[in-house]
Amino acid sequence: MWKHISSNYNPAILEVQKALQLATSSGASLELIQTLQSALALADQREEFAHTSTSKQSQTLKEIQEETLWHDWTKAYEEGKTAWQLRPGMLSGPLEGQFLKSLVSMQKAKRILEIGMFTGYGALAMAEALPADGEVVTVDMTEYLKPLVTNLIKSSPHHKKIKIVIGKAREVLLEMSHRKEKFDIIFLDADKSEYTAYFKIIFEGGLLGTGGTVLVDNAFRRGEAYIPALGDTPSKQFAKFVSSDASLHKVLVPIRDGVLIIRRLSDVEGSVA
Ligand SMILES: C[S@@+](CC[C@H](N)C(=O)[O-])C[C@H]1O[C@@H](n2cnc3c(N)ncnc32)[C@H](O)[C@@H]1O
Repeated sequence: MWKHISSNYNPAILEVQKALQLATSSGASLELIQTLQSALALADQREEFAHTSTSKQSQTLKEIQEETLWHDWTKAYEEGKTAWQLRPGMLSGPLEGQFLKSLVSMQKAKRILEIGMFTGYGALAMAEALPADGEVVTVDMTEYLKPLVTNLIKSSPHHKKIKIVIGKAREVLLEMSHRKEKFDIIFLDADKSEYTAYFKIIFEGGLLGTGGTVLVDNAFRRGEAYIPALGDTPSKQFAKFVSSDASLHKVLVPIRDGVLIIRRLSDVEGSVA
C-alpha cells in the first residue's frame, strides 16, 4: 500500500528509482540491482513503520481521506468550479494529521487558524484535540469546497468547532489582523509562494497569541527549498527569511514534505537559577 510513498516528497528516492531503471536497462550486475531494490524496500518499510506506530485516524478522518481520493477533481476543474486542478495528494493524511493533533494537545490550544482547508482533513484532525469551547478557523479560496467539507465533517462530534471562511488567504489574514484576532496555533498550508507574505502579516499584524506556534507545511517543497540546482525558489526565500530571524526558534520535522515548527525564542528558551 505504501509502495515508495516517500518518493512523492523525497527526491533522493526518485534518484534511487532512476538508478534502478538504469541498472536494469544497462545489464548491470544482479547484486547492484538487488541492492537498489533493497534500498527502495527499506524506504517503504520505514514509512510503513511510521504509519503503523502512529495512532489510527478517526472514522470521519478515514471517510474524508477516501472521498478525497475518489472525488472527481478533474470534472470540478473542467467545469470551472476550482481555479486549478486539486489533487488527492494535497491532503495532509494520517501521519501528519495525528502529528498536528498531538501538537494541538501539547500546546493546550483553544483557537487555531488553518490557511488552506482543502477537504478539511487537517482542520478536523486538529479540532479533535480541542476542548469543547475551542475553535479551528479554516480558510480556503475555493468556494466549491465549503459544502463538500461541511457534509464530510458532519458525522464527527467535533464538527461544530470548525468554522469555514472562504477567501484569499492574504486578504483574510489582513482582515483578521484589523479585528485584532489571536490564535494559539496557525497552520500554513496554502499557496507556498505567499508564505513570506502570510508570515509578515501574522507577526506584524499580531495574529499569533502569547506563547503561540506557527506550523508551516511543505517546508522541503519536494526539494525546492534546499536543492541548489533548482534556483532561488519562493520556498528557499521563505526558508532564508525565517532562519535569519534570531528572535524565533525553529525546528523542521521531516514528516511527509516537512513541517516547520516556529515559536518565539523567548517561549522556548529555559531559564537558569
Ligand atoms: C495543500 S491543500 C490544504 C490541505 C489541508 N490543510 C489538509 O490538511 O488536508 C491547499 C489548499 O489551499 C488552497 N489555497 C491555495 N492558495 C490559496 C490562497 N491564496 N488563499 C486561500 N486558499 C488557498 C487551495 O484551494 C487548497 O485547497
